[in-house]
Amino acid sequence: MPPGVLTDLLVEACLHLCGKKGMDNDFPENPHLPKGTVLPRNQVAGHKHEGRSKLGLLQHEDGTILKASQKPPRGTREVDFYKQVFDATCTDKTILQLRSFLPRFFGVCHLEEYPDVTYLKLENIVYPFRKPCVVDIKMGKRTYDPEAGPAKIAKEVTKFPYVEKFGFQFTGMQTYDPVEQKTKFYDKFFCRKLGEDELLKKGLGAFFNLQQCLRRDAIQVLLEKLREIESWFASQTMFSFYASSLLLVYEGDMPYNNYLSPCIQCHSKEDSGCGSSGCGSTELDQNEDSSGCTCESDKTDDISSISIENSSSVISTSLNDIKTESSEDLHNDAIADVRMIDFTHVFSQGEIDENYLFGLRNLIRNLEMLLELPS
Ligand SMILES: O=P(O)(O)O[C@@H]1[C@@H](OP(=O)(O)O)[C@H](OP(=O)(O)O)[C@H](O)[C@H](OP(=O)(O)O)[C@H]1OP(=O)(O)O
Ligand SMILES: Nc1ncnc2c1ncn2[C@@H]1O[C@H](COP(=O)(O)OP(=O)(O)O)[C@@H](O)[C@H]1O
Repeated sequence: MPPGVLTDLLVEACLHLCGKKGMDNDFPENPHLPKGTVLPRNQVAGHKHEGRSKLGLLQHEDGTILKASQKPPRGTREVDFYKQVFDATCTDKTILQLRSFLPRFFGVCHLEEYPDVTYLKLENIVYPFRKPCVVDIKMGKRTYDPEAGPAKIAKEVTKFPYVEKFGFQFTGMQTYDPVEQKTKFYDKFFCRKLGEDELLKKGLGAFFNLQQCLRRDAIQVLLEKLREIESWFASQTMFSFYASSLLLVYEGDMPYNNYLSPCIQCHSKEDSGCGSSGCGSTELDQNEDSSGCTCESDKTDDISSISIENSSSVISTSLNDIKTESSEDLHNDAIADVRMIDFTHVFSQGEIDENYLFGLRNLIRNLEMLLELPS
């Protein structure tokens, strides 16, 4: 197949998968961003795009996420990892299963404005959700890799003192309050300050709307998916993941009679045990900000401004996956999703990744504990 055809197919696939139709009318213009991109609406952590000197994540007008590859060796490690996992010639069961836990990978690309920068083109996990509640949870007791020097180790260790005990840490989140109809943002500074006894109620609890009406439905869906990931980790010895995250998303905007109604009842009862106000924390209120939603970009139909490297094996896999899916399916009744992201520190150590597994099991235990709280 000639490379040009492959490129068209890939773009077509991305548009199909990401429901470009639905995005055409609200794709805002911003002369400061690369053509055909906006700032992702729901990025809760990580490197944010601030221009040439600080590259981060962008959202392409076809809906996919473009992640700027960081400087080597971190960036190259992540690109190589995605290429390995999404290699269509791969028949390894461990890798095939892992693929389903990751955002789909559509190859790497370059933007006209930054031709020397490699971008990973990824499925946007948050896209199917109308009012996404999103949390980035960095996994592992130890978030520095085997090649880290003393300065990096010190930096990581002081960042979140309880990580050794919990095996996971929040790095940023946003929640949607269905009563106030507002999205609330919690930045990394808030997350790092969560004490040992606050993690369950102020961290996970705030995320799952414990104060008003615990989102048991979302927790149950996520638990199921997390147990699948756990069982993969329990047997695989191929990869060790340091400083990698789980991105948990659930729909904050549920149909009135399904979710909002009981929440409002609960909200108005002082003795309901659910609390009479929202998060009730000034700190949280201070974190409210609309910047995550201010997405501007050049409006353009010229998707040729993005050049996709020819990586046929990656593409054919994606196309196969897409065949069964229509863009309508993407804005369906998805309740929740979780994917593994951020692979800048993946190593092959030939052993069970106890570091990650410990955190994952503890996260699962904490979610189960949330479900056990009286409603
Ligand atoms: O790039 P920076 O300066 O924002 O630092 C990154 C950290 O941001 P911070 O400033 O601590 O909030 C960043 O921390 P968070 O993930 O935001 O907690 C990471 O530690 C990142 O290291 P790595 O990519 O995981 O190896 C850090 O990258 P390095 O300092 O290791 O390059
Ligand atoms: N595939 C994706 N879909 C949707 N959002 C994503 C995706 N990948 C990353 N993000 C958003 O970007 C943030 C940072 O991503 P990450 O890969 O950890 O970048 P970094 O290497 O800069 O830390 C995540 O917390 C999440 O909000």
